[in-house]
Amino acid sequence: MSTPVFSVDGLWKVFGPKADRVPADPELTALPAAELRTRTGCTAAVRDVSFGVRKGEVFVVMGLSGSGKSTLVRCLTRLIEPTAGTIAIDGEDVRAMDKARLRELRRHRAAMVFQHFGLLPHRTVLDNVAYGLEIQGVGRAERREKAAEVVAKVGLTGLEQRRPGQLSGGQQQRVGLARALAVDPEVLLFDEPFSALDPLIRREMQEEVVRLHRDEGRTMVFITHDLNEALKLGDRIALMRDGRIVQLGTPEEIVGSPADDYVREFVRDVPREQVMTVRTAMRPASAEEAGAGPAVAPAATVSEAIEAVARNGGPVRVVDAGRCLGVVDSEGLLGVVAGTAPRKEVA
Ligand SMILES: Nc1ncnc2c1ncn2[C@@H]1O[C@H](COP(=O)(O)OP(=O)(O)OP(=O)(O)O)[C@@H](O)[C@H]1O
Repeated sequence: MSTPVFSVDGLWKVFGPKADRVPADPELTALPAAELRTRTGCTAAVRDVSFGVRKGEVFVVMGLSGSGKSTLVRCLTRLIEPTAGTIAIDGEDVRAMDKARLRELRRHRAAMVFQHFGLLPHRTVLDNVAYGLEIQGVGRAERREKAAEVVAKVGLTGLEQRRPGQLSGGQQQRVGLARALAVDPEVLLFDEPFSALDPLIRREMQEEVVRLHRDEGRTMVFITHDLNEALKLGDRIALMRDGRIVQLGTPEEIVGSPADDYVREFVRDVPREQVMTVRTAMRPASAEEAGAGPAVAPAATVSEAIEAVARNGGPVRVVDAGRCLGVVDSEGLLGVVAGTAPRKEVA
């Protein structure tokens, strides 16, 4: 597998007096959060976290309020200084970067889209979008041309001359997104960008992110406390609790094989048929079944397969590149919906 874009190893962020001593002292690291606070006055917002963000994936950091999501993602570009551990972007040590290199990292390589847009109120939409390019010293004509292109990409055509105050929340968020995209960063970091939006606009923005990702394949790190958003957007999800990653996996892994009771409780109400794929419901095909008949792809959801089985009135093949991997029938599909153990994977 290719080198991760971001590699994080043994990362700690401790707030408070003499924070450095906490990660280095096994007695302190073993303390629960409340006791650590009483004993040392310190909060360990991120505790010994390791992961890699793969090129082209949407990596979601999810957890309840206070679990450490924002601190973790801010540490990636040292908007917050880590206390211990290593962070690399494309193999380059982020903690060793000087000020100029860091500025370049934040402006060009890993741009952040914030919840509160951070738009300049007296500037037009176009100038707000061009702002990042302006700081980079790109000439006026070139930055206006690039800004116009990105404005169109996020669906704001016709609103170029408005000021932020004349836009809806969703439109303002699109401007924030366009501004981050204009500098063409290798990675886009999203800090709960949609949590202030009403549900319909929020869904629209989520679809926008999915579309942008599909069209461009840009690497994205997305913070959210909303499980449905995480499941919808994430190729992989890091689920955080008290500063630690309690499980890192695909939506299907997290919903289908929760790592512990906390995760199990977290995903309890998820409609499994919309997340689990037919691989978990499959059984081996008999020679007769394997030969012909309607088929679904291995990435099809259980929900899609239920439709196919209902239409066919019997088992449906799971076919990948012309090869029959197995079949799904109503019994197997119902087992997944009911949450009984998935069948052992075949092939
Ligand atoms: N500057 C700070 N000083 C002291 N403690 C802090 C500071 N910033 C964050 N914390 C603490 O670190 C922990 C993690 O906070 P963080 O903001 O990263 O969580 P979060 O998961 O992003 O929460 P939310 O979803 O509410 O934004 C919390 O206990 C918080 O109180």
